[in-house]
Amino acid sequence: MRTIEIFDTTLRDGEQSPGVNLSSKEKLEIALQLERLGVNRIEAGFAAASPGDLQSVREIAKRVKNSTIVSLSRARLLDIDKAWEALRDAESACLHTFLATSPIHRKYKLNMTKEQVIENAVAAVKHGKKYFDMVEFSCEDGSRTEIPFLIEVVQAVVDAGARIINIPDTVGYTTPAEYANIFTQLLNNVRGIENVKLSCHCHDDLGMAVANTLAAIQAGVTQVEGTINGIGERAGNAALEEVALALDTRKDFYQATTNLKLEEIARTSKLVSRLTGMFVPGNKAVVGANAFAHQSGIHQDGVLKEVTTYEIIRPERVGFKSNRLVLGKLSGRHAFKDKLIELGYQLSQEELDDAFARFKDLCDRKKDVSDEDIVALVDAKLVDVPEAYTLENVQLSYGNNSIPTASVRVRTLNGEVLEEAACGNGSVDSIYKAIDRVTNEEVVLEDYKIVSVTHGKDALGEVYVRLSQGDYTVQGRGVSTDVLEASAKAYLRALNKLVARRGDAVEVVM
Ligand SMILES: CC(=O)SCCNC(=O)CCNC(=O)[C@H](O)C(C)(C)COP(=O)(O)OP(=O)(O)OC[C@H]1O[C@@H](n2cnc3c(N)ncnc32)[C@H](O)[C@@H]1OP(=O)(O)O
Ligand SMILES: CC(C)C(=O)C(=O)O
Repeated sequence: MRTIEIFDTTLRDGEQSPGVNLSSKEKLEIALQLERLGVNRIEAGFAAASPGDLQSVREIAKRVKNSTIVSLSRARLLDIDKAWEALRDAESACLHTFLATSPIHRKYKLNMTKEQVIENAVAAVKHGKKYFDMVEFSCEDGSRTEIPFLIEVVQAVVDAGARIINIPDTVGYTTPAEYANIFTQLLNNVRGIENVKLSCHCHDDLGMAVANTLAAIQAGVTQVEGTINGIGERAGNAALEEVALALDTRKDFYQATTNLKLEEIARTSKLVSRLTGMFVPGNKAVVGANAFAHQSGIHQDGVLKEVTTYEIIRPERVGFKSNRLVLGKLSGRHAFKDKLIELGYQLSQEELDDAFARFKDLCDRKKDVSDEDIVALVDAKLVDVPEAYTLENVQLSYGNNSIPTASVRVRTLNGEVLEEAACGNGSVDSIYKAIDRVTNEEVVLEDYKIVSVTHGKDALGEVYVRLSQGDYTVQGRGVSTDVLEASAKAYLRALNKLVARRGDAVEVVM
């Protein structure tokens, strides 16, 4: 089994994502997490880009001990001097210098002949070797470079002392077979190539960054460059978590592994997403919110019977707590029953069939069916809660410069009408305080959720509350076009359940 080394460039190529601008503190936080993840090399930035970049590379180099810290630099002596200035205190440092080799870049961008490209590349590597033991040279746009010329350049920089040779697919243009062939050609034609690490660096313009990376591994590279969540210039880079999981899941095929602590992947992905502001799409492989969620009945049934029917990666493997069965209109009885058991119900077949029919009906009307919906749906049938208190009226006085005051009138089971008023920190708080007074109950509001059932300005507001009192926890739901009325109804509904549960006022009919 080969071990593939991981070169993370989230802080350099990842920061080249339009709109991303990380502070030094944020970069350090990500670098420390990358170290925990176990990446071999962290490209911390481009020291010559700005004094701020130099400073943050220097800071990371001082703090990170278990990963090699890398700075990118053009094939220019002054850039390389800056990289050394940033990295001189690192426990382990590497210079990454690059020069484009393709005909398009030579002609239009660099205005250099082939000879000048080789001359500058060699000069950069030799200058870098004065400071660094480890120098990586990248043939920018290598995948669009004539292969014989690529061999010439690589031979020259290997002879000059480069220890890592990277052939980037800078514009995400290559295909897996074509990219693999480049490495095969280098392995067959460059003298001394066996003494250097061969590296790949893929962009995702055609959606093939991970496939190309895996093809390069098959062809013999020993280092993979990429970013967390696949962020990076334009369409981004190869997503390292995807590469690592492909190797881990298909060890049988690739016969290669990494030293990453895979269970740190979820945490790293969330951190990078939060600090860069680049949200991870739900359907993103390995780290998307839906990567371990099952929505349809046939899949849910399969997963409940044997998880490997539809899951090739266990969520725990990458640091997620568990998979999710998402209940909705495509779910079947098996998943519904499983959810009811999780919520503490044990229904007869007849009750289950009845609840399932009502659940399907609800799914047709409501996009997201929550656990609270299911509890309400089942309770409505199973628990006939007597109305110890019925809401007769709720009135609120509210002004942006005054304390909200609510008055509440309720009718008890024996027909008595009670009324109380209270002030609160907000409208809902004042209503709940007035209800506490009028019912003489002391409860803790554990949860309050408000959702709109329908759309538009006249949408129905739905409020869920969870109350506790000693050992009892109850939920209540209230619906109205007015969210304050829905809030009052939900609270009273929960209180009625509490009274029924305690059994002190009325008999509970189950
Ligand atoms: C494929 C990649 O992702 S490469 C990395 C890309 N990342 C970045 O560019 C981020 C950091 N860059 C920067 O801050 C700036 O571009 C700097 C500081 C490096 C340079 O800024 P400036 O001196 O103003 O030059 P500018 O960026 O406009 O142009 C690039 C110059 O470098 C040259 N150049 C480009 N790549 C290289 C290279 N690898 N080696 C030597 N020269 C290069 C260009 O030909 C151009 O030269 P010219 O001014 O003689 O025409
Ligand atoms: C500097 C190199 C490695 C690069 O980022 C690219 O070619 O995409």
